[in-house]
Amino acid sequence: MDIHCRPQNNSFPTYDKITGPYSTKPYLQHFRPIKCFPTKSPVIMSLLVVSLPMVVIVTVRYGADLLAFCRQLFNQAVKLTRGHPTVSIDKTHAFVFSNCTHGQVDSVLETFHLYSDSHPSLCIGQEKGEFLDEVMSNAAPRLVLELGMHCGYSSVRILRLLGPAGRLLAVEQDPETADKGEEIILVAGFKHPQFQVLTCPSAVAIAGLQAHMGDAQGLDLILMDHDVEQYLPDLLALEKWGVLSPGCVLLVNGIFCTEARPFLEHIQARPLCYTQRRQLQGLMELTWNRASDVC
Ligand SMILES: C[S@@+](CC[C@H](N)C(=O)[O-])C[C@H]1O[C@@H](n2cnc3c(N)ncnc32)[C@H](O)[C@@H]1O
Repeated sequence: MDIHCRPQNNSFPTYDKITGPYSTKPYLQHFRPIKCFPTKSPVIMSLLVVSLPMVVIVTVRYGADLLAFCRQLFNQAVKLTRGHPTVSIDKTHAFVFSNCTHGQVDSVLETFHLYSDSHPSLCIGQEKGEFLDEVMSNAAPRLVLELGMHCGYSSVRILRLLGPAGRLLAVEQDPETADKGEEIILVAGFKHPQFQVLTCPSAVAIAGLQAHMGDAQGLDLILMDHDVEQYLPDLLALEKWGVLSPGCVLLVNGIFCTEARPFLEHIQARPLCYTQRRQLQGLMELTWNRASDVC
Protein backbone atom coordinates (compact mmCIF):
# COMPACT_ATOMS: atom_id res chain seq x y z
CA MET A 1 0.00 0.00 0.00
CA ASP A 2 1.29 3.41 -0.89
CA ILE A 3 0.77 6.41 1.27
CA HIS A 4 1.73 10.01 0.70
CA CYS A 5 3.70 12.15 3.06
CA ARG A 6 3.41 15.87 3.67
CA PRO A 7 4.53 18.20 0.91
CA GLN A 8 8.02 19.48 1.48
CA ASN A 9 7.05 23.14 1.07
CA ASN A 10 4.31 22.95 3.76
CA SER A 11 1.61 24.04 1.32
CA PHE A 12 -0.77 21.40 2.55
CA PRO A 13 -3.28 20.24 -0.08
CA THR A 14 -7.03 20.45 0.31
CA TYR A 15 -9.09 17.29 0.58
CA ASP A 16 -10.88 16.46 -2.62
CA LYS A 17 -14.01 14.46 -1.82
CA ILE A 18 -14.39 13.10 -5.32
CA THR A 19 -10.91 11.89 -6.06
CA GLY A 20 -9.72 11.27 -2.49
CA PRO A 21 -7.02 12.92 -0.46
CA TYR A 22 -3.94 14.35 -2.06
CA SER A 23 -4.72 12.99 -5.47
CA THR A 24 -5.81 16.03 -7.41
CA LYS A 25 -3.38 16.64 -10.17
CA PRO A 26 -2.05 20.10 -9.17
CA TYR A 27 -0.83 18.76 -5.85
CA LEU A 28 0.48 15.43 -7.00
CA GLN A 29 3.90 16.86 -7.65
CA HIS A 30 4.28 17.73 -3.92
CA PHE A 31 4.08 14.18 -2.75
CA ARG A 32 6.69 11.55 -2.69
CA PRO A 33 5.20 8.06 -2.64
CA ILE A 34 6.75 5.85 0.02
CA LYS A 35 6.44 2.14 0.36
CA CYS A 36 5.44 1.59 3.95
CA PHE A 37 4.37 -2.00 3.70
CA PRO A 38 6.13 -4.31 1.30
CA THR A 39 3.11 -6.56 0.90
CA LYS A 40 4.48 -8.11 -2.23
CA SER A 41 7.29 -9.92 -0.41
CA PRO A 42 6.28 -13.62 -0.13
CA VAL A 43 8.43 -14.14 3.01
CA ILE A 44 6.74 -11.30 4.89
CA MET A 45 3.33 -12.40 3.64
CA SER A 46 3.82 -15.98 4.87
CA LEU A 47 5.16 -14.69 8.22
CA LEU A 48 2.01 -12.61 8.54
CA VAL A 49 -0.22 -15.54 7.73
CA VAL A 50 1.58 -17.73 10.31
CA SER A 51 1.67 -15.12 13.09
CA LEU A 52 -1.87 -13.82 12.71
CA PRO A 53 -3.55 -16.86 14.35
CA MET A 54 -1.00 -16.65 17.21
CA VAL A 55 -1.83 -12.99 17.79
CA VAL A 56 -5.52 -13.88 17.81
CA ILE A 57 -4.98 -16.79 20.25
CA VAL A 58 -2.83 -14.69 22.63
CA THR A 59 -5.37 -11.86 22.55
CA VAL A 60 -8.29 -14.19 23.23
CA ARG A 61 -6.44 -16.17 25.94
CA TYR A 62 -4.68 -13.35 27.80
CA GLY A 63 -6.48 -10.23 26.55
CA ALA A 64 -8.52 -9.79 29.75
CA ASP A 65 -5.41 -10.26 31.94
CA LEU A 66 -3.44 -7.81 29.85
CA LEU A 67 -6.26 -5.31 30.02
CA ALA A 68 -6.58 -5.73 33.80
CA PHE A 69 -2.81 -5.34 34.19
CA CYS A 70 -2.80 -2.15 32.11
CA ARG A 71 -5.77 -0.82 34.06
CA GLN A 72 -3.99 -1.48 37.37
CA LEU A 73 -0.86 0.27 36.11
CA PHE A 74 -2.95 3.22 35.00
CA ASN A 75 -4.82 3.36 38.32
CA GLN A 76 -1.62 3.18 40.34
CA ALA A 77 -0.22 6.05 38.26
CA VAL A 78 -3.43 8.04 38.88
CA LYS A 79 -3.18 7.33 42.63
CA LEU A 80 0.45 8.46 42.70
CA THR A 81 -0.29 11.69 40.90
CA ARG A 82 -3.33 12.43 43.08
CA GLY A 83 -1.59 11.78 46.39
CA HIS A 84 -3.52 9.95 49.13
CA PRO A 85 -7.14 11.08 49.22
CA THR A 86 -9.26 9.90 52.12
CA VAL A 87 -11.74 7.04 51.99
CA SER A 88 -15.26 8.21 51.16
CA ILE A 89 -18.13 6.01 52.28
CA ASP A 90 -20.60 8.16 50.31
CA LYS A 91 -18.60 7.80 47.10
CA THR A 92 -18.06 4.06 47.57
CA HIS A 93 -21.76 3.52 48.18
CA ALA A 94 -22.88 5.79 45.31
CA PHE A 95 -20.49 4.13 42.85
CA VAL A 96 -21.51 0.58 43.75
CA PHE A 97 -25.21 1.44 43.95
CA SER A 98 -25.36 3.12 40.55
CA ASN A 99 -22.95 0.89 38.60
CA CYS A 100 -23.76 -2.65 39.69
CA THR A 101 -26.62 -4.78 38.40
CA HIS A 102 -29.14 -4.88 41.22
CA GLY A 103 -29.95 -8.37 42.43
CA GLN A 104 -26.71 -9.84 41.06
CA VAL A 105 -24.26 -10.54 43.85
CA ASP A 106 -21.23 -11.05 41.56
CA SER A 107 -21.88 -7.74 39.87
CA VAL A 108 -21.95 -6.01 43.29
CA LEU A 109 -18.56 -7.51 44.21
CA GLU A 110 -17.06 -6.69 40.80
CA THR A 111 -18.25 -3.09 41.12
CA PHE A 112 -16.54 -2.84 44.52
CA HIS A 113 -13.33 -4.10 42.87
CA LEU A 114 -13.69 -1.61 40.06
CA TYR A 115 -14.11 1.21 42.56
CA SER A 116 -11.13 0.20 44.69
CA ASP A 117 -8.95 -0.06 41.57
CA SER A 118 -8.93 3.71 41.37
CA HIS A 119 -10.11 4.95 44.79
CA PRO A 120 -8.98 4.38 48.36
CA SER A 121 -11.15 1.77 50.02
CA LEU A 122 -11.41 0.03 53.39
CA CYS A 123 -12.95 -3.15 52.01
CA ILE A 124 -10.88 -6.29 52.49
CA GLY A 125 -10.67 -6.61 48.69
CA GLN A 126 -10.48 -9.50 46.28
CA GLU A 127 -7.44 -11.48 47.53
CA LYS A 128 -8.43 -11.49 51.18
CA GLY A 129 -12.01 -11.91 50.01
CA GLU A 130 -11.09 -15.17 48.30
CA PHE A 131 -9.36 -16.29 51.50
CA LEU A 132 -12.56 -15.47 53.39
CA ASP A 133 -14.52 -17.50 50.79
CA GLU A 134 -12.28 -20.55 51.43
CA VAL A 135 -12.67 -20.27 55.18
CA MET A 136 -16.44 -19.91 54.77
CA SER A 137 -16.64 -22.98 52.52
CA ASN A 138 -14.58 -25.10 54.94
CA ALA A 139 -16.37 -23.98 58.09
CA ALA A 140 -19.91 -24.01 56.62
CA PRO A 141 -21.04 -21.78 59.53
CA ARG A 142 -24.62 -21.35 60.63
CA LEU A 143 -24.24 -18.12 62.56
CA VAL A 144 -21.61 -15.54 61.54
CA LEU A 145 -20.67 -12.37 63.40
CA GLU A 146 -19.00 -9.59 61.42
CA LEU A 147 -17.41 -6.79 63.42
CA GLY A 148 -16.92 -3.78 61.10
CA MET A 149 -19.47 -3.98 58.29
CA HIS A 150 -18.55 -0.74 56.55
CA CYS A 151 -20.14 -0.59 53.05
CA GLY A 152 -21.12 -4.24 53.06
CA TYR A 153 -18.40 -5.76 50.85
CA SER A 154 -17.35 -8.55 53.23
CA SER A 155 -20.98 -8.97 54.36
CA VAL A 156 -22.03 -9.69 50.77
CA ARG A 157 -19.13 -12.15 50.38
CA ILE A 158 -20.18 -13.96 53.55
CA LEU A 159 -23.90 -13.99 52.74
CA ARG A 160 -23.45 -15.49 49.29
CA LEU A 161 -21.72 -18.53 50.83
CA LEU A 162 -24.10 -19.09 53.74
CA GLY A 163 -26.34 -22.14 53.63
CA PRO A 164 -30.15 -21.81 53.66
CA ALA A 165 -30.24 -21.90 57.49
CA GLY A 166 -27.25 -19.56 57.81
CA ARG A 167 -27.47 -16.06 59.27
CA LEU A 168 -25.18 -13.05 59.49
CA LEU A 169 -25.05 -10.53 62.32
CA ALA A 170 -23.18 -7.49 60.96
CA VAL A 171 -21.98 -4.85 63.43
CA GLU A 172 -21.22 -1.26 62.43
CA GLN A 173 -20.92 1.56 64.92
CA ASP A 174 -21.40 4.46 62.52
CA PRO A 175 -25.16 4.86 61.78
CA GLU A 176 -24.74 6.43 58.31
CA THR A 177 -22.27 3.76 57.25
CA ALA A 178 -24.55 1.06 58.65
CA ASP A 179 -27.47 2.37 56.53
CA LYS A 180 -25.36 2.45 53.40
CA GLY A 181 -23.89 -0.99 54.02
CA GLU A 182 -27.35 -2.42 54.65
CA GLU A 183 -28.63 -0.91 51.40
CA ILE A 184 -25.81 -2.56 49.44
CA ILE A 185 -26.60 -5.93 51.03
CA LEU A 186 -30.24 -5.52 49.95
CA VAL A 187 -29.13 -4.41 46.47
CA ALA A 188 -27.11 -7.64 46.21
CA GLY A 189 -30.39 -9.52 46.67
CA PHE A 190 -30.26 -10.66 50.30
CA LYS A 191 -33.30 -10.44 52.53
CA HIS A 192 -33.68 -9.49 56.15
CA PRO A 193 -34.18 -12.88 57.76
CA GLN A 194 -30.74 -13.83 56.37
CA PHE A 195 -28.95 -10.95 58.05
CA GLN A 196 -29.31 -8.34 60.75
CA VAL A 197 -27.35 -5.12 61.06
CA LEU A 198 -26.52 -4.10 64.63
CA THR A 199 -25.76 -0.38 64.62
CA CYS A 200 -23.65 0.03 67.75
CA PRO A 201 -20.07 -0.36 68.97
CA SER A 202 -18.82 -3.95 69.00
CA ALA A 203 -18.68 -4.06 72.82
CA VAL A 204 -22.39 -3.20 73.05
CA ALA A 205 -23.30 -5.69 70.31
CA ILE A 206 -21.39 -8.52 72.04
CA ALA A 207 -22.98 -7.80 75.42
CA GLY A 208 -26.45 -8.10 73.88
CA LEU A 209 -25.65 -10.84 71.37
CA GLN A 210 -27.67 -13.64 72.94
CA ALA A 211 -30.88 -11.78 72.16
CA HIS A 212 -30.05 -11.96 68.43
CA MET A 213 -28.82 -15.55 68.25
CA GLY A 214 -32.25 -17.18 67.86
CA ASP A 215 -32.04 -20.95 68.21
CA ALA A 216 -28.30 -21.05 67.32
CA GLN A 217 -26.09 -22.56 70.05
CA GLY A 218 -23.22 -20.17 69.42
CA LEU A 219 -21.21 -18.28 66.83
CA ASP A 220 -19.52 -20.49 64.23
CA LEU A 221 -17.46 -17.82 62.48
CA ILE A 222 -16.37 -14.30 63.44
CA LEU A 223 -14.76 -11.74 61.12
CA MET A 224 -12.92 -9.05 63.07
CA ASP A 225 -12.24 -6.10 60.79
CA HIS A 226 -13.09 -3.09 62.95
CA ASP A 227 -10.89 -1.29 65.49
CA VAL A 228 -7.70 -3.30 66.08
CA GLU A 229 -7.38 -1.95 69.65
CA GLN A 230 -10.80 -3.41 70.35
CA TYR A 231 -9.84 -6.94 69.23
CA LEU A 232 -8.67 -8.20 72.65
CA PRO A 233 -11.46 -6.64 74.77
CA ASP A 234 -14.01 -7.98 72.28
CA LEU A 235 -12.48 -11.47 72.30
CA LEU A 236 -12.48 -11.49 76.12
CA ALA A 237 -16.14 -10.42 76.09
CA LEU A 238 -17.02 -13.17 73.60
CA GLU A 239 -15.30 -15.71 75.89
CA LYS A 240 -17.03 -14.28 78.97
CA TRP A 241 -20.52 -14.38 77.45
CA GLY A 242 -19.95 -17.97 76.31
CA VAL A 243 -21.14 -17.29 72.75
CA LEU A 244 -18.34 -19.08 70.87
CA SER A 245 -19.38 -22.51 69.65
CA PRO A 246 -16.74 -25.30 69.86
CA GLY A 247 -14.48 -25.05 66.81
CA CYS A 248 -15.60 -21.46 66.13
CA VAL A 249 -13.42 -19.90 63.43
CA LEU A 250 -12.00 -16.42 63.97
CA LEU A 251 -10.79 -14.42 60.97
CA VAL A 252 -8.85 -11.44 62.25
CA ASN A 253 -7.68 -8.67 59.92
CA GLY A 254 -4.70 -6.33 60.46
CA ILE A 255 -2.83 -8.76 62.65
CA PHE A 256 0.52 -7.07 61.85
CA CYS A 257 -0.56 -3.76 63.40
CA THR A 258 1.24 -3.01 66.66
CA GLU A 259 -2.19 -2.48 68.25
CA ALA A 260 -2.94 -6.16 67.56
CA ARG A 261 -0.06 -7.32 69.79
CA PRO A 262 -2.10 -7.76 73.02
CA PHE A 263 -4.61 -9.86 71.05
CA LEU A 264 -1.84 -12.07 69.61
CA GLU A 265 -0.18 -12.44 73.03
CA HIS A 266 -3.49 -13.55 74.48
CA ILE A 267 -4.10 -16.30 71.94
CA GLN A 268 -0.43 -17.40 71.88
CA ALA A 269 -0.48 -17.78 75.66
CA ARG A 270 -3.46 -20.18 75.32
CA PRO A 271 -2.43 -22.81 72.76
CA LEU A 272 -4.98 -25.21 74.23
CA CYS A 273 -7.80 -22.75 73.60
CA TYR A 274 -6.77 -21.29 70.25
CA THR A 275 -5.15 -22.88 67.22
CA GLN A 276 -3.51 -20.54 64.74
CA ARG A 277 -4.11 -21.67 61.20
CA ARG A 278 -3.44 -19.84 57.96
CA GLN A 279 -2.66 -16.20 57.38
CA LEU A 280 -2.82 -13.99 54.29
CA GLN A 281 -1.54 -10.42 54.26
CA GLY A 282 -2.39 -9.89 57.92
CA LEU A 283 -5.72 -11.75 57.78
CA MET A 284 -5.32 -14.61 60.24
CA GLU A 285 -7.48 -17.70 60.70
CA LEU A 286 -7.80 -19.16 64.21
CA THR A 287 -10.04 -21.76 65.80
CA TRP A 288 -11.41 -21.78 69.32
CA ASN A 289 -11.08 -25.18 71.08
CA ARG A 290 -13.78 -24.86 73.68
CA ALA A 291 -13.47 -28.54 74.55
CA SER A 292 -10.43 -27.78 76.67
CA ASP A 293 -11.25 -27.24 80.40
CA VAL A 294 -8.64 -24.52 80.62
CA CYS A 295 -10.60 -22.20 78.34
C1 LIG B 1 -12.04 -1.70 57.70
S1 LIG B 1 -13.71 -1.25 57.77
C2 LIG B 1 -14.51 -2.80 57.52
C3 LIG B 1 -14.47 -3.26 56.09
C4 LIG B 1 -15.38 -4.41 55.80
N1 LIG B 1 -15.08 -5.54 56.62
C5 LIG B 1 -15.26 -4.81 54.34
O1 LIG B 1 -14.38 -5.58 53.96
O2 LIG B 1 -16.05 -4.32 53.54
C6 LIG B 1 -13.93 -0.97 59.49
C7 LIG B 1 -15.34 -0.57 59.88
O3 LIG B 1 -15.49 -0.84 61.27
C8 LIG B 1 -16.21 0.18 61.89
N2 LIG B 1 -15.81 0.16 63.31
C9 LIG B 1 -14.65 0.58 63.85
N3 LIG B 1 -14.64 0.35 65.17
C10 LIG B 1 -15.80 -0.27 65.47
C11 LIG B 1 -16.36 -0.79 66.67
N4 LIG B 1 -15.70 -0.75 67.83
N5 LIG B 1 -17.58 -1.34 66.61
C12 LIG B 1 -18.26 -1.42 65.44
N6 LIG B 1 -17.79 -0.97 64.28
C13 LIG B 1 -16.57 -0.39 64.28
C14 LIG B 1 -15.82 1.43 61.13
O4 LIG B 1 -16.83 2.42 61.24
C15 LIG B 1 -15.64 0.91 59.71
O5 LIG B 1 -16.81 1.08 58.95
